[in-house]
Amino acid sequence: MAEKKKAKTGETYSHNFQAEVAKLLHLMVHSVYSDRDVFLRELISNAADALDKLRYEAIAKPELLAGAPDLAITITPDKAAKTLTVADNGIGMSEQELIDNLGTIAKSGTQAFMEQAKDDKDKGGIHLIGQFGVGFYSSFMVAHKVEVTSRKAGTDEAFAWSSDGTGTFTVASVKPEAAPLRGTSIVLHLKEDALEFLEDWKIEEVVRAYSDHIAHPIRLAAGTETTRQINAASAIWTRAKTDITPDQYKEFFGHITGAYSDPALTLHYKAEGRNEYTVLLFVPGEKPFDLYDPERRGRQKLYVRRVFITSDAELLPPYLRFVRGVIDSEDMPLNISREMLQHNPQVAAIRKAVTNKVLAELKKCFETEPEKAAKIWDAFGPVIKEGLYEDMERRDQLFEIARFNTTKREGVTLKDYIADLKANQTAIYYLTAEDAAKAKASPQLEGFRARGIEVLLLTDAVDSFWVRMALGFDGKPFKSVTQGAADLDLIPLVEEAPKSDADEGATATLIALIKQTLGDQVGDVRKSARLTDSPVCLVASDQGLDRTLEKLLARQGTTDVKVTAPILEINAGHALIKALAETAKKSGASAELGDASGLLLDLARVMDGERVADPAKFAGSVSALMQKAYS
Ligand SMILES: Nc1ncnc2c1ncn2[C@@H]1O[C@H](COP(=O)(O)OP(=O)(O)OP(=O)(O)O)[C@@H](O)[C@H]1O
Repeated sequence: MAEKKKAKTGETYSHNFQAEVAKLLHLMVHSVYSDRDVFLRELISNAADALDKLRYEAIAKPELLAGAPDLAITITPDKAAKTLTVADNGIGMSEQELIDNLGTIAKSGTQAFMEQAKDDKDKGGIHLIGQFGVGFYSSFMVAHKVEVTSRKAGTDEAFAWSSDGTGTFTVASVKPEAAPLRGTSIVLHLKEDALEFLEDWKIEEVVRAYSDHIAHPIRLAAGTETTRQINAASAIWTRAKTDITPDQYKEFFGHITGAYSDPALTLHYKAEGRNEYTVLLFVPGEKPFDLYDPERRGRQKLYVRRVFITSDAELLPPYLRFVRGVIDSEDMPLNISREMLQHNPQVAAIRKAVTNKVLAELKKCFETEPEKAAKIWDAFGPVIKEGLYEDMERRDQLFEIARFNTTKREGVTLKDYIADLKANQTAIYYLTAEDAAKAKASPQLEGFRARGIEVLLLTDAVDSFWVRMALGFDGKPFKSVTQGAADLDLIPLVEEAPKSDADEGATATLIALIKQTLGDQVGDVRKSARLTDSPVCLVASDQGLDRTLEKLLARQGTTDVKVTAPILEINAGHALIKALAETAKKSGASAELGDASGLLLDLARVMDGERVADPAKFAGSVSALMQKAYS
């Protein structure tokens, strides 16, 4: 927890960095990354955020702007002192905020960042810095000491934070005359190998590359009196599409997401009519680290007439949370409070229209650019599929986008699937499993393969949920191949199978005996229509849950899920089953058949990737059998 001490004028308190922050700083201080320019982008980005926050607060309290209504970021290199200062006259930080924000409260994701940075030595993890929100600490890549002086807007107290990036930092109260009128000034005492950041050309190069679009002026101090603006300072989304180069879009995308890659899709348009607003949204080309972090859901920024309002307006549904960017409304009131946004009908109308637009753009891209589509689906498919149960209204739209791997092909749509239905096939068959290899090896698929029936292989956790709720597609219900009766008799085999010479009576006797032996370990024992090669398999009953979902919920500790006993299906045409059936017919119940029944059940479990019920007993039975075979 942050320490609650208050420094009086002239007093200095020392604080320990939180352990996670200290580790992160260690990484920064000892970094050998070549691409250190990013620190400046991060500091400018923080400064711009501070200006945005002030502008928003000043709508209700214009007096906050008193004395310096002109909002700007100023960069001052000082070659003699070997310092680089980045200052803003934004919202500023109180003493407690300095302590919390710059030292004692690690951002969610800090741990994840360090783990990934460790595993990602080649890229140095550097491209992750912005994404993980560890921006400020990147100063220590170039500085051996950092001093932050800040005065919160509307207060007359100012405080100075200082650290060399090892275990501790200090916070002291400073005399108002030694502090900026408002906002934050960050002084970096540069390391000897980072002195190039004192050169005007270097600073301009970095600003042009990463921060040109920042909507506030960025000024470079030349000498003590003069400054000159070094960025375009116009909100990129307000410019005509034809005036924006792909590099400029990429730079803005980098600012919004922290990524250094190209966006996969860029949507830039102006909506006119009842609501007027501009949209600049991106679908990233890579999966961000926090895609599944529930705290970081919607991340689209809402502006009203160029004034930043909030990132929490949920402008898109959670299943499109990977789409990042800006929506700038022309007609919403500027003084709308963040709380009011939730029930604002204009926000609801924008959400609806923009969601449809994003889905339409995805659909268009998926139809015309298969390679890009595969990449996007690979990164975000599991998230988009959440929409299949969260957004029933758009389920059909989502089904048009969704891509599936099947027993026959990769990346097919449901429309493709329907086009390949076999004669008399009335359902869309699927198999849920933990991964593709396990799915493909499932014995339950044999009868479907023998009939040339394509089966969707659903291997994302989310699949088990939507597939139960979706009613079907194009009038065909979804049906699990591991659940219920297989109903395959009406669908012809690809190759005519030799007529079964299984003794019906003997099989029935065997089934009755196995059922008796296994008792309530199984829900039923029956002859299988879905097996052709394997002797046995397990399936779920029609009423219960799919077996994969059942296992998934049990693993998650969902307590109200009752794991139901599975149904054991046997392949009457398999040599092993035929031999057992003969034995059953001749000698009825015997210890040998009892053992075999247990082994058959264990065999089916193993094929499903499960553990056997009693490993010692299983091992005993198998070795007894082997002994018999080899002696
Ligand atoms: N110039 C500044 N003015 C006011 N507050 C600042 C400034 N720089 C940093 N802060 C505060 O310190 C916090 C931590 O900054 P840091 O760069 O480490 O992460 P961040 O910018 O919040 O991360 P993210 O990129 O995820 O938003 C910021 O959220 C902000 O509250």
